[in-house]
Amino acid sequence: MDTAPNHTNHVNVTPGGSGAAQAAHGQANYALELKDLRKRFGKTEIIRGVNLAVRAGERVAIIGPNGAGKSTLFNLISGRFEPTSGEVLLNGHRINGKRPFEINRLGLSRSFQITNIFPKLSVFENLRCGVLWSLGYKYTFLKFLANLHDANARADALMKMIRLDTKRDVLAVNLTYAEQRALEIGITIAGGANVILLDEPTAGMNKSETERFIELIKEVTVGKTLLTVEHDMGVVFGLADRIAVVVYGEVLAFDTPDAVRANARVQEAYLGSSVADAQAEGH
Ligand SMILES: Nc1ncnc2c1ncn2[C@@H]1O[C@H](COP(=O)(O)OP(=O)(O)OP(=O)(O)O)[C@@H](O)[C@H]1O
Repeated sequence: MDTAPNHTNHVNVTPGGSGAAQAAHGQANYALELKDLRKRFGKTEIIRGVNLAVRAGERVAIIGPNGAGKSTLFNLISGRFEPTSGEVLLNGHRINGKRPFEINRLGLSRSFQITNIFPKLSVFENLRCGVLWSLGYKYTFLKFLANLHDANARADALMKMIRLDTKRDVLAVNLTYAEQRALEIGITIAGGANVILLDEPTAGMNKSETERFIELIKEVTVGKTLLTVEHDMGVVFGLADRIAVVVYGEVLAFDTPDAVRANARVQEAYLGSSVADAQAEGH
């Protein structure tokens, strides 16, 4: 559990608009907090009392063996699953029990790998959809028209950030895999959420694509809070300020990469061979 009483990181204004105000009042020390979070499927408790406090602006990687509960944690945070007990706080507000779209509008955005992408829409159109949807104008045509100009400008800016401006009118289906993943990140950040969840963002990429992509993720999430679920230790150590090691539904360690690497319990439970592999690959 993090014990840092305060931090100076900037909290972005979210579509919900509450982050900056809370920071100003000193109420929200953390962008995301999990408090004694538990999830049971039938008789089996899969998440077994997780406590985690993520500072605003921090990049956190969640690692752990297969079946440890990493995806379940993401599903609890993003509202896909409701916890059996415990709390999830976003910018100091309790969000468990809320639906995924409500949580999204409160400033948390999750990538679903490439499934957020509309394959038959262009890069620009995909990004504009992301901007408009997150603002809640999906079904309000007059508002849609009024805000189209702003949405176009925001989509253009996002396109440059993710380096797809030369592919503006290319249909998403015709992009390379790495470009589709970049577009996915663009859509994920389109609404200005200040907490971003990425599920194995570099999965399926080769080494040089992965290295470029880590840099891209760092750039586009500056000032935001980032949580990733990750198996690739090169990505973990290249991206994360802190690492949460989840083993059998519990957080075994939550610390800096160096401290996690040196943690004997983590070595024993999980990390030994993975770190050795990553070091052998030159990470
Ligand atoms: N909807 C569900 N119903 C029942 N059991 C589930 C459900 N979702 C996950 N589980 C179980 O919870 C456990 C943790 O699964 P989870 O997918 O969260 O692990 P993970 O750490 O993300 O694994 P991996 O690294 O393999 O993706 C597994 O035993 C899984 O079978």
